[in-house]
Amino acid sequence: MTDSRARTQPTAAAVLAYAESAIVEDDALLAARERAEELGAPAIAPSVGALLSLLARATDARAVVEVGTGAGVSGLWLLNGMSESGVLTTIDPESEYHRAARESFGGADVAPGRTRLINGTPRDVLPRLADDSYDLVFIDGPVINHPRFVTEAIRILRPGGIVVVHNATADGTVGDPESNDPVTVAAREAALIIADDDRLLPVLIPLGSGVLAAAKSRET
Ligand SMILES: C[S@@+](CC[C@H](N)C(=O)[O-])C[C@H]1O[C@@H](n2cnc3c(N)ncnc32)[C@H](O)[C@@H]1O
Repeated sequence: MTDSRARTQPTAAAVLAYAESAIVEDDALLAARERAEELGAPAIAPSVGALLSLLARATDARAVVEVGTGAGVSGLWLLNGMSESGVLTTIDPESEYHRAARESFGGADVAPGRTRLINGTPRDVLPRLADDSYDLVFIDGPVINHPRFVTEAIRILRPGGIVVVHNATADGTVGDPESNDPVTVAAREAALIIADDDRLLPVLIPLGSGVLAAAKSRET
Protein backbone atom coordinates (compact mmCIF):
# COMPACT_ATOMS: atom_id res chain seq x y z
CA MET A 1 0.00 0.00 0.00
CA THR A 2 1.30 3.46 -0.87
CA ASP A 3 1.70 5.98 1.93
CA SER A 4 0.43 9.19 0.33
CA ARG A 5 2.10 11.26 3.09
CA ALA A 6 5.50 10.04 1.85
CA ARG A 7 4.89 11.30 -1.68
CA THR A 8 7.18 14.04 -2.87
CA GLN A 9 5.20 17.25 -3.32
CA PRO A 10 5.93 19.30 -6.45
CA THR A 11 7.22 22.81 -5.75
CA ALA A 12 4.63 25.59 -5.71
CA ALA A 13 6.52 27.18 -8.62
CA ALA A 14 6.14 24.01 -10.72
CA VAL A 15 2.41 23.82 -10.00
CA LEU A 16 1.94 27.49 -10.86
CA ALA A 17 3.94 27.21 -14.09
CA TYR A 18 1.77 24.27 -15.12
CA ALA A 19 -1.43 26.13 -14.16
CA GLU A 20 -0.43 29.06 -16.39
CA SER A 21 0.77 26.96 -19.34
CA ALA A 22 -2.46 24.93 -19.32
CA ILE A 23 -4.58 27.96 -20.25
CA VAL A 24 -4.84 28.99 -23.90
CA GLU A 25 -6.28 32.43 -24.59
CA ASP A 26 -8.21 33.15 -27.78
CA ASP A 27 -7.35 35.91 -30.27
CA ALA A 28 -9.64 38.48 -28.62
CA LEU A 29 -8.00 37.94 -25.25
CA LEU A 30 -4.50 38.06 -26.73
CA ALA A 31 -5.35 41.35 -28.46
CA ALA A 32 -6.74 42.75 -25.19
CA ARG A 33 -3.56 41.67 -23.41
CA GLU A 34 -1.48 43.48 -26.02
CA ARG A 35 -3.53 46.67 -25.48
CA ALA A 36 -2.99 46.32 -21.73
CA GLU A 37 0.75 46.08 -22.24
CA GLU A 38 0.83 49.10 -24.56
CA LEU A 39 -1.07 51.17 -22.00
CA GLY A 40 0.84 49.88 -18.98
CA ALA A 41 -2.32 48.53 -17.30
CA PRO A 42 -1.14 45.21 -15.87
CA ALA A 43 -3.65 42.49 -16.72
CA ILE A 44 -4.52 39.43 -14.66
CA ALA A 45 -2.69 36.17 -15.38
CA PRO A 46 -4.52 33.66 -17.62
CA SER A 47 -4.99 31.27 -14.66
CA VAL A 48 -6.74 34.03 -12.70
CA GLY A 49 -8.90 34.70 -15.76
CA ALA A 50 -9.91 31.04 -15.93
CA LEU A 51 -10.80 31.18 -12.23
CA LEU A 52 -12.99 34.25 -12.81
CA SER A 53 -14.81 32.49 -15.66
CA LEU A 54 -15.39 29.46 -13.47
CA LEU A 55 -16.74 31.53 -10.56
CA ALA A 56 -19.00 33.49 -12.91
CA ARG A 57 -20.30 30.23 -14.38
CA ALA A 58 -20.73 28.59 -10.95
CA THR A 59 -22.82 31.52 -9.68
CA ASP A 60 -24.74 31.76 -12.97
CA ALA A 61 -23.68 35.40 -12.83
CA ARG A 62 -26.05 37.90 -14.43
CA ALA A 63 -24.83 41.00 -12.63
CA VAL A 64 -21.09 41.46 -12.05
CA VAL A 65 -19.14 44.49 -10.82
CA GLU A 66 -15.48 44.95 -11.62
CA VAL A 67 -13.24 47.53 -9.96
CA GLY A 68 -10.33 48.31 -12.31
CA THR A 69 -11.23 47.74 -15.97
CA GLY A 70 -7.74 48.11 -17.44
CA ALA A 71 -7.84 47.19 -21.13
CA GLY A 72 -10.58 44.61 -20.55
CA VAL A 73 -8.67 41.35 -20.08
CA SER A 74 -10.37 40.41 -16.80
CA GLY A 75 -13.67 41.73 -18.17
CA LEU A 76 -13.50 39.34 -21.11
CA TRP A 77 -12.77 36.38 -18.84
CA LEU A 78 -15.70 37.34 -16.60
CA LEU A 79 -18.05 37.74 -19.58
CA ASN A 80 -16.96 34.32 -20.90
CA GLY A 81 -18.31 32.67 -17.75
CA MET A 82 -21.38 34.85 -17.19
CA SER A 83 -24.91 34.10 -18.27
CA GLU A 84 -25.56 35.13 -21.93
CA SER A 85 -27.89 37.84 -20.65
CA GLY A 86 -25.50 38.96 -17.93
CA VAL A 87 -24.23 42.54 -17.60
CA LEU A 88 -20.72 43.47 -16.51
CA THR A 89 -20.47 46.83 -14.74
CA THR A 90 -16.84 47.86 -14.82
CA ILE A 91 -15.40 50.94 -13.14
CA ASP A 92 -12.16 52.77 -13.90
CA PRO A 93 -11.04 56.40 -13.53
CA GLU A 94 -8.97 56.30 -16.77
CA SER A 95 -11.02 57.06 -19.89
CA GLU A 96 -8.11 55.92 -22.09
CA TYR A 97 -8.36 52.46 -20.52
CA HIS A 98 -12.08 52.41 -21.14
CA ARG A 99 -11.49 53.17 -24.82
CA ALA A 100 -9.12 50.19 -24.97
CA ALA A 101 -11.58 47.97 -23.07
CA ARG A 102 -14.37 48.90 -25.52
CA GLU A 103 -12.11 47.76 -28.37
CA SER A 104 -11.37 44.55 -26.49
CA PHE A 105 -15.06 43.81 -25.90
CA GLY A 106 -15.88 44.68 -29.54
CA GLY A 107 -13.08 42.37 -30.73
CA ALA A 108 -14.77 39.51 -28.88
CA ASP A 109 -18.21 40.37 -30.34
CA VAL A 110 -19.62 41.16 -26.92
CA ALA A 111 -23.02 42.81 -27.43
CA PRO A 112 -22.84 46.47 -26.29
CA GLY A 113 -25.73 45.94 -23.85
CA ARG A 114 -23.70 43.40 -21.90
CA THR A 115 -21.18 45.93 -20.61
CA ARG A 116 -21.66 49.09 -18.59
CA LEU A 117 -18.41 51.05 -18.39
CA ILE A 118 -18.46 53.66 -15.65
CA ASN A 119 -15.71 56.24 -15.87
CA GLY A 120 -15.06 57.37 -12.31
CA THR A 121 -13.37 56.38 -9.10
CA PRO A 122 -14.85 53.31 -7.42
CA ARG A 123 -14.74 55.34 -4.21
CA ASP A 124 -17.48 57.57 -5.69
CA VAL A 125 -19.29 54.96 -7.79
CA LEU A 126 -19.53 51.93 -5.47
CA PRO A 127 -21.64 53.68 -2.80
CA ARG A 128 -24.27 54.37 -5.50
CA LEU A 129 -24.75 50.65 -6.29
CA ALA A 130 -27.67 48.84 -4.65
CA ASP A 131 -27.40 46.51 -1.63
CA ASP A 132 -27.57 42.71 -2.10
CA SER A 133 -27.77 42.95 -5.91
CA TYR A 134 -24.65 41.51 -7.55
CA ASP A 135 -23.62 37.90 -8.12
CA LEU A 136 -19.89 38.56 -8.23
CA VAL A 137 -17.63 41.53 -7.44
CA PHE A 138 -14.06 41.50 -8.74
CA ILE A 139 -11.60 43.95 -7.17
CA ASP A 140 -8.46 44.80 -9.16
CA GLY A 141 -7.70 48.40 -8.26
CA PRO A 142 -4.96 49.95 -6.11
CA VAL A 143 -4.36 47.75 -3.05
CA ILE A 144 -4.31 50.79 -0.78
CA ASN A 145 -8.06 51.10 -1.43
CA HIS A 146 -8.89 47.41 -0.89
CA PRO A 147 -10.45 47.86 2.58
CA ARG A 148 -12.96 50.39 1.23
CA PHE A 149 -13.65 48.32 -1.92
CA VAL A 150 -14.13 45.12 0.08
CA THR A 151 -16.56 46.80 2.48
CA GLU A 152 -18.65 48.05 -0.45
CA ALA A 153 -18.39 44.71 -2.26
CA ILE A 154 -19.80 42.82 0.72
CA ARG A 155 -22.69 45.26 0.90
CA ILE A 156 -23.66 44.99 -2.77
CA LEU A 157 -23.24 41.18 -3.05
CA ARG A 158 -26.43 39.16 -3.13
CA PRO A 159 -26.74 36.22 -0.71
CA GLY A 160 -24.64 33.42 -2.23
CA GLY A 161 -22.57 35.91 -4.24
CA ILE A 162 -18.76 35.92 -4.37
CA VAL A 163 -16.21 38.68 -3.83
CA VAL A 164 -12.82 38.17 -5.49
CA VAL A 165 -9.83 40.31 -4.52
CA HIS A 166 -6.86 40.30 -6.88
CA ASN A 167 -3.32 40.89 -5.59
CA ALA A 168 -4.47 40.07 -2.08
CA THR A 169 -0.82 39.50 -1.11
CA ALA A 170 0.19 43.07 -2.09
CA ASP A 171 2.80 41.61 -4.44
CA GLY A 172 3.85 39.07 -1.82
CA THR A 173 4.59 41.39 1.10
CA VAL A 174 1.51 40.57 3.17
CA GLY A 175 2.98 37.44 4.77
CA ASP A 176 6.23 39.15 5.75
CA PRO A 177 5.99 40.35 9.37
CA GLU A 178 8.72 42.93 8.64
CA SER A 179 6.56 44.64 5.97
CA ASN A 180 4.37 47.32 7.47
CA ASP A 181 4.12 49.86 4.66
CA PRO A 182 0.65 51.36 4.02
CA VAL A 183 -0.10 49.11 1.02
CA THR A 184 0.73 45.91 2.91
CA VAL A 185 -1.27 47.12 5.91
CA ALA A 186 -4.23 47.84 3.60
CA ALA A 187 -4.06 44.32 2.12
CA ARG A 188 -4.08 42.83 5.64
CA GLU A 189 -6.97 45.07 6.66
CA ALA A 190 -9.03 43.96 3.64
CA ALA A 191 -8.36 40.29 4.52
CA LEU A 192 -9.43 40.94 8.13
CA ILE A 193 -12.67 42.61 7.05
CA ILE A 194 -13.48 39.41 5.15
CA ALA A 195 -12.26 37.05 7.92
CA ASP A 196 -14.29 38.88 10.58
CA ASP A 197 -17.57 38.75 8.64
CA ASP A 198 -19.51 35.65 9.73
CA ARG A 199 -21.51 35.68 6.50
CA LEU A 200 -18.39 35.05 4.39
CA LEU A 201 -16.59 31.80 3.58
CA PRO A 202 -13.10 32.80 2.35
CA VAL A 203 -10.16 31.08 0.67
CA LEU A 204 -6.80 32.41 -0.54
CA ILE A 205 -5.98 30.93 -3.94
CA PRO A 206 -2.26 31.12 -4.81
CA LEU A 207 -2.68 32.09 -8.47
CA GLY A 208 -1.22 35.26 -9.95
CA SER A 209 -0.29 37.56 -7.07
CA GLY A 210 -2.79 35.85 -4.76
CA VAL A 211 -6.55 35.80 -5.12
CA LEU A 212 -8.73 36.11 -2.02
CA ALA A 213 -12.25 34.86 -2.75
CA ALA A 214 -15.18 34.69 -0.33
CA ALA A 215 -18.74 33.47 -0.78
CA LYS A 216 -21.54 35.30 1.04
CA SER A 217 -23.97 33.11 2.96
CA ARG A 218 -27.31 32.40 1.28
CA GLU A 219 -29.00 33.06 4.62
CA THR A 220 -28.52 36.68 5.62
C1 LIG B 1 -4.29 46.21 -12.53
S1 LIG B 1 -5.18 47.35 -13.52
C2 LIG B 1 -6.65 46.46 -13.92
C3 LIG B 1 -6.43 45.36 -14.91
C4 LIG B 1 -7.69 44.65 -15.35
N1 LIG B 1 -8.49 44.20 -14.23
C5 LIG B 1 -7.31 43.46 -16.21
O1 LIG B 1 -6.94 42.41 -15.68
O2 LIG B 1 -7.36 43.61 -17.42
C6 LIG B 1 -5.72 48.45 -12.29
C7 LIG B 1 -6.74 49.44 -12.75
O3 LIG B 1 -7.13 50.23 -11.64
C8 LIG B 1 -7.41 51.51 -12.12
N2 LIG B 1 -7.32 52.53 -11.04
C9 LIG B 1 -6.43 53.49 -10.86
N3 LIG B 1 -6.71 54.22 -9.77
C10 LIG B 1 -7.83 53.71 -9.26
C11 LIG B 1 -8.61 54.03 -8.15
N4 LIG B 1 -8.35 55.02 -7.34
N5 LIG B 1 -9.67 53.27 -7.93
C12 LIG B 1 -9.94 52.22 -8.75
N6 LIG B 1 -9.26 51.89 -9.82
C13 LIG B 1 -8.19 52.63 -10.09
C14 LIG B 1 -6.36 51.76 -13.17
O4 LIG B 1 -6.78 52.78 -14.06
C15 LIG B 1 -6.23 50.40 -13.80
O5 LIG B 1 -7.03 50.28 -14.93
